[in-house]
Amino acid sequence: MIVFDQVQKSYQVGGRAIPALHPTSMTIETGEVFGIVGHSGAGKSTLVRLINLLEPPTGGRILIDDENITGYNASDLRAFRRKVGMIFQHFNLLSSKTVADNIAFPMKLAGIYSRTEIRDRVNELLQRVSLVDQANKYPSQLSGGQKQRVGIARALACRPTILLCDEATSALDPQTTQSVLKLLADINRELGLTIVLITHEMDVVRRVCDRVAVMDAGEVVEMGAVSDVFLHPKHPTTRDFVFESESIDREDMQRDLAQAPGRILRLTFRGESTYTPLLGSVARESGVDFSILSGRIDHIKDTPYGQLTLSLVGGDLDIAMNAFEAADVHVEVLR
Ligand SMILES: Nc1ncnc2c1ncn2[C@@H]1O[C@H](COP(=O)(O)OP(=O)(O)OP(=O)(O)O)[C@@H](O)[C@H]1O
Repeated sequence: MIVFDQVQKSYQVGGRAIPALHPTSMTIETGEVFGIVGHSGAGKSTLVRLINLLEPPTGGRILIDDENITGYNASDLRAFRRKVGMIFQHFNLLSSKTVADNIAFPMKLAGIYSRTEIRDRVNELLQRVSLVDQANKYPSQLSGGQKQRVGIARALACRPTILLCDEATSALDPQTTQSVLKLLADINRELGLTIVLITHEMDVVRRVCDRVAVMDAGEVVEMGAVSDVFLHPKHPTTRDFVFESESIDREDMQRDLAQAPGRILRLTFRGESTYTPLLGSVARESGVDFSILSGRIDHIKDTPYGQLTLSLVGGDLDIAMNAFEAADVHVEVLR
């Protein structure tokens, strides 16, 4: 478990302290995939670099499994850093070393593993990231997705309990992004590793994260289960991220809604209710006529969800709303 207790960070620039993270308290549970989403400069990298003490906090305490890491001396810190792996947007591989040597590098650097241990671990990791055939290639001979797989294998070499991912898929195309996210999800499930993942894309959060913190100007402005934050965003920054990920143009949407007659509702179906054929029966029961203004069906991690925006005229709206709610559908009145 990672606990931030009133942690803050300022950078000294030209003799002045510029705040990058305002006092923040939060808990990341062991074994979860925790997303941190925010625009450029929001403080995401700062927050993540505090977890492995690449940056020391200027205030507050960081506890990992009940130990205050902010009090570590140099030797504690070396041992601690082996427990925290990190992967980067631009992979940060050593260009003069082969894939196998890149993966072995942190184990050699640690100086506590035998040659056999290193060889066996590298082979095991090559298999895990499906790069057995590429072991003797150099980074320049690999695709972006393969480079990130090497990055992941290298980050796992010393058997960390926490994996930090700093925009790990931002340099990859959508298909490669999907395969790297699937690999991270498998690693999380099979190894029980805690993953903290920074991204500026809500879509990445939706696919792999259990919980998410939304950052804006050095503050966590919203935090919770991805399904809650994604389907019912409260803070304007969160709403922007969700609209962006759904490719919704707000002005277009407002124009469309202005032209539609009657009341406008947004229905959110989650889990089993996503597939329930509800609209026809509700229309019959309530006498309400409806037209569909927009709709989508997708997944949050492994859970299906659907969202429908409807314009409703005539009939008894209360009966319709009660019927939706009785079927476990969340109803939001937009107008
Ligand atoms: N080493 C540093 N020295 C001075 N200021 C810094 C330093 N690192 C970050 N900052 C500043 O702190 C703020 C937060 O930066 P940070 O890199 O944490 O944001 P971010 O959300 O990760 O942005 P990005 O997505 O662009 O990486 C920014 O205003 C940035 O300019």
